[in-house]
Amino acid sequence: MRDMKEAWTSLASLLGTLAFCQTLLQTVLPPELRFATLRFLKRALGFSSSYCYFEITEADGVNTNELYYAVRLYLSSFLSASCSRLSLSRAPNCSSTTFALSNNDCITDVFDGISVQWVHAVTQSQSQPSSRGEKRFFTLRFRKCDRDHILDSYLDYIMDKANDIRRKNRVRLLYTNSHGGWKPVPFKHPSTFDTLAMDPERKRDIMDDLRDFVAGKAFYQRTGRAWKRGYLLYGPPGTGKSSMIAAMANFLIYDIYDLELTKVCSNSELRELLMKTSSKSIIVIEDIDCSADLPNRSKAPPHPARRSCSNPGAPDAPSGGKDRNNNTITLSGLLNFTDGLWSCSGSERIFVFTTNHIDKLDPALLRSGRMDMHIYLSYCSYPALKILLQNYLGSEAEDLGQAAASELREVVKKAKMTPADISEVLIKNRRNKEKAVSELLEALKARAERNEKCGGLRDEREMNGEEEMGKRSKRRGLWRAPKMGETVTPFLARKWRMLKRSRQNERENLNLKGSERS
Ligand SMILES: Nc1ncnc2c1ncn2[C@@H]1O[C@H](COP(=O)(O)OP(=O)(O)OP(=O)(O)O)[C@@H](O)[C@H]1O
Ligand SMILES: [Mg+2]
Repeated sequence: MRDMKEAWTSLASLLGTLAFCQTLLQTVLPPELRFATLRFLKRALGFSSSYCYFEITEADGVNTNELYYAVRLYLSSFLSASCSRLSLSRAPNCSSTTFALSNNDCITDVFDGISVQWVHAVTQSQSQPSSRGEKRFFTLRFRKCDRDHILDSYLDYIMDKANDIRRKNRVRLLYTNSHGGWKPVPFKHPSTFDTLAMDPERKRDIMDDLRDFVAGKAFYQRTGRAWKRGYLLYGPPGTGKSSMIAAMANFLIYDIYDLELTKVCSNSELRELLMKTSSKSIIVIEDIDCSADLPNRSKAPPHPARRSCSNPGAPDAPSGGKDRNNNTITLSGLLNFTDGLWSCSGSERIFVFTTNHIDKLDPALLRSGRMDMHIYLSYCSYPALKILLQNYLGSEAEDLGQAAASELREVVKKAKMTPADISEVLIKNRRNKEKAVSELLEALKARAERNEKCGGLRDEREMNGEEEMGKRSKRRGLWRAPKMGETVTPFLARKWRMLKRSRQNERENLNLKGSERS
């Protein structure tokens, strides 16, 4: 207690002495001499100090200082854990709150073993009335011997980190093409690699591949390759191709450009669309086998239904991929889109094509180097089923009882049901685990039995990705209607209803246009 008292007394006398010296300086010395003396004292103290100081102000003249905002964001990433007094803010189009240092608070950071100190200050500014009369700045303090390393690497590191944080915080977008441009909507698909039902080993391979891609800037530069990667996802409907694209985007924190080829009129429009995409994005073409009739590079005249967008009466583009009038899309145009010189106009981009029928794709699309990874998404296996049980019932397969678990393991192999179909059964009964498992077993057994009866024929059809009802016609989105009395899986039935509705809408639109014209 007495020590405390003494400390306070010493502090009070020190402050008193300082105040006396300041008054003396102000009264004895004329203003010019006073400033010169202060400058001299500051410099003398600076020379004797082993530290150097850098000020990073909010505005650099009339321009805002990017480094100031980068530092603020960077510090906010670890501030919340170490400070008790912080200022909070949330920018427009931002999905999270940003912490910032309060006035005159300081924080220590360590970079490559070097300790640096940051202080944030807000002072009244006479010279900059435009910035609300305040001058905000960070002061960075570190040892003079570390000057080169900090100025060369630390500040670049902060800029990179801040960009990453900005990307993570902002609302991501899903773009679709319309009228030659991209229209964005917020992308909020909840699918992740955790929720994706597939073999864990293959899942790990894909995640590793994506990680390598993101970290591969130097590799792609060194080997002279464009920094992009292509994935071809194929397999029957309802096996998780679209879900995997969403999981990839969520994993990498990328935007998605969902390219609807049927809305693109020409190769040049395709190229323009590509140039309008940003880096760190996934460009998706779903159902590549049926999203457009692409004239083959070597032969195959284009489909008669596919005419020029700009001139519906014009003849089709000549075969051989030579798009003389440049008013249709050809396979060459698509290949240039993914592989040509234009495809490198941005960097860090992923192309994903999906198909139900890999056998219908032109070999040019499949050749090695074009699509770097071919990923087959198949019917639900036991490891995949375990993930679905965890997703929908919140329990491990083993928790459902040894008998049920081993029965599920046996029957799921023979049933060849898609994750989409299994999900439907589980969602329906998610409040009652026992019922969910017994219904699932029933459905799997019924399917396995039917498969056995159908034998080889069904196997063959399934290899081509054909389901009872879901046999697609050549054009995207056209499904064969179920025959009377035909069993239809809930997933396919829903898809059929959706397509029927969209076709009806299309017909109504056409009728409307026709009546307007007449
Ligand atoms: N592998 C999977 N893991 C988790 N859920 C899945 C999986 N596959 C399908 N599903 C579920 O089924 C639904 C449909 O799946 P999705 O749209 O990804 O299938 P798809 O393979 O893209 O089908 P299509 O070929 O018809 O486009 C999803 O909303 C998801 O809930
Ligand atoms: Mg899909």
